[in-house]
Amino acid sequence: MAARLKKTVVLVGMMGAGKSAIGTGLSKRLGVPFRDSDAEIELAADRTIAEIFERDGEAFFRDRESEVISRLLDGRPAILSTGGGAFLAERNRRMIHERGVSILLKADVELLWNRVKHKTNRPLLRTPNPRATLEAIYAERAPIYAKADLAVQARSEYAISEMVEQVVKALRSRPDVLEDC
Ligand SMILES: Nc1ncnc2c1ncn2[C@@H]1O[C@H](COP(=O)(O)OP(=O)(O)OP(=O)(O)O)[C@@H](O)[C@H]1O
Ligand SMILES: O=C(O)C1=C[C@@H](O)[C@@H](O)[C@H](O)C1
Ligand SMILES: [Mg+2]
Repeated sequence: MAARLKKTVVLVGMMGAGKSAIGTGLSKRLGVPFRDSDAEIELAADRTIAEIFERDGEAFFRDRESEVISRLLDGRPAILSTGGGAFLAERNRRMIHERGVSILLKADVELLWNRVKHKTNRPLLRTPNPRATLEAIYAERAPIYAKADLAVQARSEYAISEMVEQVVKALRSRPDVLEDC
């Protein structure tokens, strides 16, 4: 069924939860633009996130992240995939809640680890025991992610297209966000 998006949908959750992958599919499904805060930061800085963390530090990255999210929330309704740490800052949570709607992609540590273990582009996991680091970050962040307006559970057996449909279903529970037409 056709639907009209009235507010920007902000995907939040751990690295590897599928924010970028599901966000891309969701934007096609709803016929709205897709934005990714990590990608926008890299574009503006002309450097990778790993390079930004290395040269300028995490605090600098977090400031750029807030600026980018604010700018993207000003635009027409879209799908905005955020970096895994974006929802931790109160300032970001506030502007997302006021100007858009947040949806958490929940996934257990096993699934996340299977998705991120072969990649080296996540600076926070460049530690001697990245699996233990992922578990620690997960435990620390879970109560904060739980503040999202909506949530959908990711499972290894769900394809990206199935996850997209789950998200659409969750958004339909909010007529102020997604209107049938
Ligand atoms: N439902 C799914 N089925 C199969 N593969 C998936 C699914 N969701 C995500 N993936 C794959 O898992 C990997 C991690 O997903 P993705 O990059 O979208 O995570 P992310 O939440 O954006 O992470 P980050 O916070 O680090 O940007 C990608 O290779 C993606 O294609
Ligand atoms: O979980 C995090 O804090 C991060 C996740 C990535 O999306 C990037 O935003 C960066 O690597 C930090
Ligand atoms: Mg991503």
